[in-house]
Order: sequence, then structure tokens, then C-alpha cells
Amino acid sequence: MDHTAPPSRPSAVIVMAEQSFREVFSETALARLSTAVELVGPLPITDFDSPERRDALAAARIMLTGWGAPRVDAAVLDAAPRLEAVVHTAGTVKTFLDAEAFARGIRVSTAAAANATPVAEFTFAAIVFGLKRASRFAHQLRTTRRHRSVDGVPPLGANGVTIGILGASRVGREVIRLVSRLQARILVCDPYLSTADAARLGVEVVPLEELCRRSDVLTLHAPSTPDTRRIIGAAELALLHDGALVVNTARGALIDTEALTAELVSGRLDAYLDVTDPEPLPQDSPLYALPNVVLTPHIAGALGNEIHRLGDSAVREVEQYVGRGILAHELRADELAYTA
Ligand SMILES: NC(=O)c1ccc[n+]([C@@H]2O[C@H](COP(=O)([O-])OP(=O)(O)OC[C@H]3O[C@@H](n4cnc5c(N)ncnc54)[C@H](O)[C@@H]3O)[C@@H](O)[C@H]2O)c1
Ligand SMILES: O=C(O)[C@H](O)COP(=O)(O)O
Repeated sequence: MDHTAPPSRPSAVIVMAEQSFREVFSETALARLSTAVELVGPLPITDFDSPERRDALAAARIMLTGWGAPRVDAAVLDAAPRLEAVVHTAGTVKTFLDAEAFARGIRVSTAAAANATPVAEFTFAAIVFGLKRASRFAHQLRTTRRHRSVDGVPPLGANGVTIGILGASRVGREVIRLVSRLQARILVCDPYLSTADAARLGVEVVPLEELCRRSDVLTLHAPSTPDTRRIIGAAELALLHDGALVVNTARGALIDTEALTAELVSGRLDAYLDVTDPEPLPQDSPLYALPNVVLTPHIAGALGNEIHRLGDSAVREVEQYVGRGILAHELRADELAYTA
């Protein structure tokens, strides 16, 4: 018997859109992955429609998924009888994976934590930029050449303000960590945040109405769920004081766009919106032209060289799983209902 033969590596398939595959995995990450597992089938698999793809599926113990993955439903799972773990290279799994995978005992892991860092950094920048009224100043300078002068609300500056966070999610917690350096008072509204966790984070937990009433900045970090759809409507916006800043780097569906548009057109509030509903906004939306609004096209998450963080995180997860059966970013079945 050959005692020098390496232990057999588990078979793994990569299931995602071609472009995501190219963006997410660096050459180093792919080399590490090939050491940990035996990659089978086409790289990546974009559908399950050929005998070659179905053979790969039948052999796979691990499935790495990513943006553009086809739906992994009961029929796909039937064709993957050896599957033990789905390791996602992005955040949201509920768009392609349903509870069936959990019901079959398949373990599921997400790279949402790796994507939380760039989103939180972007949010922090938006808060500092927004409180200085940078967009209004820039507009004034561009259109009138008036220096350090702005019509409407006075600049606040970020030090010592009250920041209201909707959702102590992965992103929300990173934002809390970053804004702590502003000597800000931090309020959080989140029905899933335990008292012990709130104490650890050093935040005050408040109901939504109080969050809106007291915040200089309202920043949204909850996932889109039936409970959070349009959670910020006309009534909530009306509770915000004049000049308050609304930041949304979560999902457009959290805000009633019509109500927000009315407030922003009136000039009473400022907003920094990385996500909108619909996305993109219609060509004739008044929001494009407002000095008190910054619109960015859904760029808060990992972009450019940051995208490798996601592949790296997934590869680390696979290595730990193969070596020790550990998934550091495992999702529980019951979390699906209130996670991104
Ligand atoms: N703009 C971007 O490019 C970008 C990138 C990544 C994530 N996102 C979005 O950012 C948001 C946060 O992502 P994440 O991965 O940190 O989310 P997550 O999966 O960690 O969110 C789950 C948490 O949200 C909180 N939550 C759930 N329901 C809530 C409710 N009704 N009210 C308040 N809090 C609630 C709970 O703490 C829960 O644990 C999501 O909307 C996600 O889609 C945006
Ligand atoms: O599109 C986004 O908001 C981010 O890129 C994250 O998306 P995901 O949750 O599907 O990874």
C-alpha cells in the first residue's frame, strides 16, 4: 500500500455566472481551492442542463455558489445525493436556495460578512459627507461659484450627532463600530437584537418611531423581508427633524420612494441613496437633479479589487470545512426569514 498517497479530496462544483467566477476568484484563491477539493465539471457551471453538468452534480460533496447561480431546488438537490455543504461566495442565499436544502441537512455558508466591510466603510463615508452637506455645497459651487456657501439647511458636522441604525445586521454592526469614533450617540432599532448584544455594542435600543424622532442620521441596514418592505414610509419620514440625513445602502424596498421623493423635493431632508426602488430610478425621477441627494448605482458592496475578499472568504471556509468540518459563517434554516 502506498502510504505517501494524499488523502482523497472531496469533489466540488462551482455554480455561478461566468463573470462572477472571473471577478470573485483570484488565481491564488483558485489554486488553494484546487488543493482543498477536486473541482469537477465545467468551471463554472451556469445551468444543470447537460450530462456533463449532471455527472459533476452527482459527484459533488461541496457546491460553491455565487451571483447568477441558477435556482438550487428540490430537483437539483435530488441530482446531488452526496452534497453536504453549499458555500456561497456572496451574501444573499435566499434568491437561489430555499429551505429544502436545510431540510435535507445540507450545511449552508455565506460570504455576507466579507461584503459587510466595504458596505459599512461606504456608509461611514456617506454619513460624514452627508452631515457636512457636501452635496449641497458642491452643487452651489458648480452652479454659482459661490464659495463655502449653501442655501437651506446649515451644515452639521459629524461630531456628537445622533445616528439611528435600522438593523444590527452584519453591515449594521460594522457601521456601529466605525461611527463610534465620531463620539456619536448611537440608537438601534432591531427586533432581533438581544439585550446582551446591545450592551456589548454599546448602543441604545429604541422602537422605530423613537429612532426616527431622535436621529440626525437615519441609516438603513436591515435585509429586505416582508416585515421591512417600506418600513420607512411617509409617517416615519415625517418624524425626522428638518435637515436630517437618510442613508440607504441596504435595499431600496425598505423606503417608500414616493414619500421620500416628496420630502427630498421639498428640501426638508438630505439623502444618500446607493439603492433605490425601483433600481435604477425612472429617467425622469426628480431625485437625479436635487442638490440635497446623492445617488450612487449600487456600488457600496465589494467592487473592483475588493471582490476578491469574497472568493478568499469562501475558499477559507472550504478549507476549514474539508480539514475540520467547520463552517465559520454557517446560516441556520430559521435565519433565512430575517437575513439578507
Ligand atoms: N449596497 C450594497 O452593495 C449592499 C451590499 C451588501 C449588502 N447589502 C444590503 O445590506 C443589508 C444588510 O446586509 P447584511 O448582510 O448585513 O444583512 P444580515 O443578513 O446580517 O441581516 C440580518 C439581520 O438584520 C436584522 N433585521 C432583520 N429583520 C429586521 C427588522 N425587521 N428590523 C430591523 N432589523 C432587522 C437582524 O439583526 C438580522 O440578524 C441588506 O439589505 C443587504 O441586502 C447591500
Ligand atoms: O448587490 C448587492 O447589494 C451586493 O453586491 C450584495 O448582494 P448579495 O447579497 O447578493 O451578495
